[in-house]
Amino acid sequence: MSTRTSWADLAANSAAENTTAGSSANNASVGTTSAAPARSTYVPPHLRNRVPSSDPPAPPYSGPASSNDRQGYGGPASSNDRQGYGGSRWGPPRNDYRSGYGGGGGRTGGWGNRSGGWDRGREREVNPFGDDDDTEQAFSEQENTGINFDAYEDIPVETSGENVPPPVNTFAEIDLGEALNQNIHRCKYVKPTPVQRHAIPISLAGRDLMACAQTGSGKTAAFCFPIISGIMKMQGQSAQRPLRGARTVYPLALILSPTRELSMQIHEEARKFSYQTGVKVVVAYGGAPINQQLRELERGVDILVATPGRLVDLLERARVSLQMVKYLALDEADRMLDMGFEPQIRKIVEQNDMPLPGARQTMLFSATFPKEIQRLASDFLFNYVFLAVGRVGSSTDLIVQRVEFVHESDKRSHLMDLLHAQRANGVQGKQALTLVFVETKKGADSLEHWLYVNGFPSTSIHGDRTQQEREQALRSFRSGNTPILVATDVAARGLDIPHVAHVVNFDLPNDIDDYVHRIGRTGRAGKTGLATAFFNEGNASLARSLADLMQESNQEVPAWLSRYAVRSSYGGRNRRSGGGRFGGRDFRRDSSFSRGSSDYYSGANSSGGYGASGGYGGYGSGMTSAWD
Ligand SMILES: Nc1ncnc2c1ncn2[C@@H]1O[C@H](COP(=O)(O)OP(=O)(O)OP(=O)(O)O)[C@@H](O)[C@H]1O
Repeated sequence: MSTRTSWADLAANSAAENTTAGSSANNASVGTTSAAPARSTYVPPHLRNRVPSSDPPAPPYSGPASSNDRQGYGGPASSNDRQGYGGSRWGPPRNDYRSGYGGGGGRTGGWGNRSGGWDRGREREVNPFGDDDDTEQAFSEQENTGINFDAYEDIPVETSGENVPPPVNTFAEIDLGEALNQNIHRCKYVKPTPVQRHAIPISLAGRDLMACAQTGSGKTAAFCFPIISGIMKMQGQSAQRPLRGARTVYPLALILSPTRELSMQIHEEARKFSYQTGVKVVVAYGGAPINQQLRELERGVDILVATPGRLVDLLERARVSLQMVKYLALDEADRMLDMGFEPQIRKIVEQNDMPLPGARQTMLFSATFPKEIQRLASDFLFNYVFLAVGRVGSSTDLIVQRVEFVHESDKRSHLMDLLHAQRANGVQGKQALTLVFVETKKGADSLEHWLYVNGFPSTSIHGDRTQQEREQALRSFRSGNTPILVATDVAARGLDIPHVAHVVNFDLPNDIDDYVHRIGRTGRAGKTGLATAFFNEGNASLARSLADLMQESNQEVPAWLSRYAVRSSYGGRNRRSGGGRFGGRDFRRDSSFSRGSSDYYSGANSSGGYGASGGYGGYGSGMTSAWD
């Protein structure tokens, strides 16, 4: 985006560009797994071509409530019209408020309760896209039809490692298997995004991978496709899963992510990608009743998506064994290996029965990868390829970043001004979805309340809310019923909410990587977005890294911020050395890294203009471990 207009215009443009809300947003909603009727007994992949099981059918599934009761956009925003938006704790009770986890949906179809082998069950698998009766129609309602691939044309890519498999240009060039190809088609993924072009062949070749690619660029599919395809290929093989205890399950793949909501989202995505492939995906995360997750696991699992805390619990109860894991993926890997999560990850990966690096395939993905974390992460990897997919070419940056100097005491009225102007520019009377990040849980509650009493329908998500409230808040935001979401960093990473037009950093984070992830909630999958940050003296330590990041992305850096940046450059630890890189570079190529083999990693390839230096120099503090 080359011309700068007012932020309100930008938000309105972005909203207009993103406006296909309604049913598609609803379809993509987090945590709305539809209830399914009783399923036939799970048959693991290696037994699926054998005689049908004669075990009794599993008990009926009582999953979360169906999404049928969701409301669309609640109508024009007006202070008198709060009820239309609902979702706020401060307003009257919503009529779509879920009654908990036990609510059954009205969906028909599913795995069926007829006896028979896997394939018969598979034919009756619940369609994760919606209406079982009209699969193509349901698939066609998804997003992704308008991805702007031109935005990715000049993206700089760098790989390093031994014998890096070459990238592909189309999905057709890769042998992912017929069923998976069909799902890719149904998802309307016409061609692979840059990270997919590179990462999928690397993973299909059996290589470990550390991949760094910008927010919203399709990393989820980049690790899901090779895993699903690999498990599909294993289905014909005869390897037996061991019988440790009748109730222990043996997933073939483990995908870990730092937050419950992100795990749910990955689960939803993976279910779509594995529809009718025979690959079973299960999710386990904290804050939700474990018994239901145990029941789901007992029905069988090929891919387990989990948050670390809940997985440790399951391992300690001996309900999950990692002995058969062939694929380990860490999404938001730098977050997973920072000081908050690292002990849990080591426990899971190193102190249980998971196969060692080399015997399993490990994939680490994030938009940011500080060098210190890369060093730690290398413990988990074997002869890996490092892949850095830089941010979208400088002249086509998708997220317009603005930084405004706002004193602490003026923040609320400033936010109000932004929201009023945005409302005035709203598309078809609808307020663009706005995500407001604050530092503390208390701050989130109080800002949400203040917004509400001032006529702005809002909700919030943070660690002090119950899981049910968190999920409801996300649903309400995603659907547009509550177009403002006040959030702590619990919503900073990974969440893919299609119509977020504006991210406001009401409180800036202490760490520049957190800023990168936060603003990445907008401007996804080739769409444009706007990010506004309120900066004041309290954020001086971030000035340098923020100015560097904005400059790298061809954003206007205000003169006053540059002055702060100069002042804070001396001795600040939260800065990026070198500049010029979005995702970072392979730490193995630094002279300080030595493993006695100077040319081992010399096979680096780069395209699109990466220089020889750069990367994130500092790993800032400010990491918390409140997520599970
Ligand atoms: N090949 C493709 N064609 C079209 N859309 C795609 C393609 N791959 C992914 N997408 C869409 O792009 C959006 C962003 O993908 P995803 O959530 O995987 O991004 P991400 O890189 O993991 O982001 P983050 O760093 O924020 O976690 C999703 O809505 C996804 O469906």
